[in-house]
Amino acid sequence: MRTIDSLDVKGRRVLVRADLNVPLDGDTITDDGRIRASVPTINELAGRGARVIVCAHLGRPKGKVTPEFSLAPVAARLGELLGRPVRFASDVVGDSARSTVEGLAAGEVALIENLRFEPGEESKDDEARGVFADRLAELAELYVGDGFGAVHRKHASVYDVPKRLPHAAGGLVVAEVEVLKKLTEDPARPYVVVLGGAKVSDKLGVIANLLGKVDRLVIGGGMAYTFLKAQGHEVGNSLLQEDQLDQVRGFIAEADKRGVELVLPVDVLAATEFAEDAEHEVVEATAIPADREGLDIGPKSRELFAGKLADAATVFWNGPMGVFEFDAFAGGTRAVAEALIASDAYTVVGGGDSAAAVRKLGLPEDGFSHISTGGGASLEYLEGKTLPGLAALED
Ligand SMILES: Nc1ncnc2c1ncn2[C@@H]1O[C@H](COP(=O)(O)OP(=O)(O)OP(=O)(O)O)[C@@H](O)[C@H]1O
Ligand SMILES: O=C(O)[C@H](O)COP(=O)(O)O
Repeated sequence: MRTIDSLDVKGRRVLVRADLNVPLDGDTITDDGRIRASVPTINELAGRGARVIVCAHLGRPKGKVTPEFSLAPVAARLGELLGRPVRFASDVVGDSARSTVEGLAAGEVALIENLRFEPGEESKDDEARGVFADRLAELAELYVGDGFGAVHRKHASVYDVPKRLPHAAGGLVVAEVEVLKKLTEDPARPYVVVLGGAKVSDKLGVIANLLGKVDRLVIGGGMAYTFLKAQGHEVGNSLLQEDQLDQVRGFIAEADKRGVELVLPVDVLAATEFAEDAEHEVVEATAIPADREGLDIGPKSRELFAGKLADAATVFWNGPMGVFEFDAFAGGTRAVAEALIASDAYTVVGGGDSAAAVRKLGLPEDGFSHISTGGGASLEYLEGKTLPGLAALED
């Protein structure tokens, strides 16, 4: 991949695709890790006299203008972190974006509104995506791909725009790929992957390929309940991907065949509702009452998971073990993070919320070998897949 060193950016309009998909509480950013990670590339380009146009997505507004997913709060925080003003365009490729870009002087930075307010961004139809990509590309003369967390998405801003403009990979993408490449080439064994979080449907998909690469797969968080159900247990109101139960039964059989150890929670914190102060109790993972939902792994599971990490030589962890945003359900995530910090293994944490959890729990970031900004992106990279956003940058 060409790096930004190879681009002559002085005085030119450079579109930077960043991943600024940060957790929000109302319009308060609860963790700005991904914004911080985007700062070096933007600052370098601005410092070299580029007219920098940053674009990114926030949440999943599905092609509709949704005020709660506006990037306006992110623009303010980005400006503070860059130490330079950020002009915010209130649309993506409309009048506001065009006039904001026209008004940019060399060394100035703009952020356009959430890419996913436009249906073309995520469209599965190549032509529809292409039409939107044309309009986005018209804003700029050069393209820099630096949103590592989104490189697994075949979206207009990630995949189609670099086909239309001279392009290069930003420093964040280069650094992330360098670390993850090591894990795909020759990971020290035992190699353990810990999966949790809430994007169950997306992340179940990566398991088939990971089974051929890892020695042990530890599953917690919202991911665990589809496995428990596939084993024939009731999971109450817990997060469940009903339409993937057969697929999961296949994974369980495949893991067994390949000798991959599959570790599931043995107990969970079962709550009456999805709330900070929900009444809850520890129950066996095989006996979740019908009117309860599992919001964290229980104490026996924490001990079990920590034990399964103790002898690992390489660990990749994506996805919190529970709803860590609520203090009462953060214990499982803390236990796994602490086990990683205590281990001598090469440890990589991936994902916006997983990294945010580490920081929220006050754990030392340097306790891990690497904290990646990519969750799904890192997992798909580790599967050995060609990621659309990286392939487009390599062309
Ligand atoms: N048992 C559970 N039930 C419901 N939600 C859960 C449960 N366990 C974890 N979560 C939620 O999962 C979310 C994070 O999941 P997600 O898959 O987005 O991880 P991530 O690390 O951010 O990865 P990515 O970067 O791909 O988004 C958190 O907001 C957390 O509250
Ligand atoms: O949070 C992430 O993993 C990235 O920002 C991609 O978001 P997405 O899963 O909604 O495409």
